[in-house]
Amino acid sequence: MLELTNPALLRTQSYINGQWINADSGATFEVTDPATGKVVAAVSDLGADETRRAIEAAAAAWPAWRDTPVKERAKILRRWYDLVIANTDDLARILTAEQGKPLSEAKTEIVYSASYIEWFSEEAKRAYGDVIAPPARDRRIVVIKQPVGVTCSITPWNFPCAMIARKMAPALAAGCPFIAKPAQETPLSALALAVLAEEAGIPAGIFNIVAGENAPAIGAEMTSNPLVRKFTFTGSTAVGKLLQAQCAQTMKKTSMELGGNAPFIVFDDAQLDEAVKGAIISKYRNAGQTCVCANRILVQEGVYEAFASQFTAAVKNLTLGNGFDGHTDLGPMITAKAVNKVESLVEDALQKGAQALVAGGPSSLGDCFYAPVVLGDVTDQMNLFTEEIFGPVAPLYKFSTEEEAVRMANDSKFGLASYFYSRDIGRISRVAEGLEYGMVGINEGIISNEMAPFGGVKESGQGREGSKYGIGDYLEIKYLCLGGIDK
Ligand SMILES: NC(=O)c1ccc[n+]([C@@H]2O[C@H](COP(=O)([O-])OP(=O)(O)OC[C@H]3O[C@@H](n4cnc5c(N)ncnc54)[C@H](O)[C@@H]3O)[C@@H](O)[C@H]2O)c1
Ligand SMILES: O=C[C@H](O)CS(=O)(=O)O
Repeated sequence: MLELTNPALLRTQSYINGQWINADSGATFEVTDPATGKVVAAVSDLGADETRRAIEAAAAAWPAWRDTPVKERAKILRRWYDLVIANTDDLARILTAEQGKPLSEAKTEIVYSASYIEWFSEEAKRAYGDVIAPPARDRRIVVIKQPVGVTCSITPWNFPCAMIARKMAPALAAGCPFIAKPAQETPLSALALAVLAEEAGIPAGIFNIVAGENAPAIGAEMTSNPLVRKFTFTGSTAVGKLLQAQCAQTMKKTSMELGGNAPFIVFDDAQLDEAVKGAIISKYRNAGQTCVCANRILVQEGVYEAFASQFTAAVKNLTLGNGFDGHTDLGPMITAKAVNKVESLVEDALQKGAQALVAGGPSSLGDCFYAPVVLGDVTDQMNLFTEEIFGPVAPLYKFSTEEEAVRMANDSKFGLASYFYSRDIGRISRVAEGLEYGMVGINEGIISNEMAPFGGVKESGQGREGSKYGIGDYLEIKYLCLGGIDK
């Protein structure tokens, strides 16, 4: 049994309309610890009917929340932030138990999640409108912003707390009721957030969690129900496209945070030790299971050998293990299926001529463990050049010129995060402007924070989360034309 200071945080029922409920069918599904394969909890397995009731409850609760003064909404969100921070250790333990990441990374995720609640508790008061210069003597133009309405979200397992927080915080701040379906692999973190939402005083029906294994059935209800005005998704590009199409039937407002294929470019004028540090953290955070991980490490030929030597030495020092073990740098991957997918990409690269600089691979620690791999002499003919690896595998590519690096970096259908290391101001300006990505880390390998606009271009999605831009996805712009002013 998971040891918690506040055991009330570990919930197995879903939270709808201020009530903790079982599935209509009484069915449950198991949440397992990827490090040990042991069952952490048996969670109520809700479906489309319960989802519809959650949407109806949210719609009924919406007017009161919409009409709640923004300062009151802000205070409630701030209380929620304080409660999340106060329960960081327990929330991190729940997260590591269901997702596997090292406890230190889980604590960082909890604080990162809370930062979005804090940020949007403040942004709630800044949904400004406009007064526009009159086009004629007899009229005035006013623009106001209003909450878009009932919002549904579906999120992935790799950041089970942060991906929901990045959506529900702006939604509630804007005055929208929110229904979330967490990933079936990691529902416990979302349910724990609901415990604290209830304690913070978020009204019944305004924040709802629907946990269930039948994602397509829950998603079909969310994307088709006409009461839902906004749908926000974080996950793979393939599923994002499917859900976006489903939303089109009722013209829902959508936000899509999808897959990535981040280039990490090291120019010959880079500070090499800084570039190595940045590449390690960008590549191996969450065992390489983040949408912004370095997916292709492009190194200019003049520093390739030096970088490869320092980078592989650092990788060999990484410790693979159970996330609860304080010495662990890399926890398990989420499933054995994920391990097999990564292994197939490595095998393809080796068959096509890549060299294993750090062998790594499947580990005797367990079915979900994969020791870090570094591949040299990788080319764009190998599958891992175009596919999102989503695992602890670092492919090194050699390039000659700045133009070649930018061309290689942009040769992808994705456009989420990108990184490069250079100390030359002219190069920094040219490359930053030339990269076709929503986010560019310059001499930095970790760039996500609540104050910056997170999001991508091309098939990495639409919309931005966090920053002063984030609340806009949950607001509608209304134009008021005041006539008869001259009478
Ligand atoms: N851009 C971002 O901010 C971001 C953040 C995290 C993860 N991701 C991406 O997510 C992917 C990894 O996460 P994943 O494997 O959980 O992705 P996934 O798309 O398989 O699943 C994401 C969510 O969608 C649900 N889902 C799956 N099929 C569905 C369907 N037919 N109808 C409704 N819901 C469905 C899942 O249950 C889960 O909750 C990677 O591609 C990663 O890049 C992107
Ligand atoms: O995996 C996707 C997350 O958005 C990564 S981050 O924690 O926001 O950088």
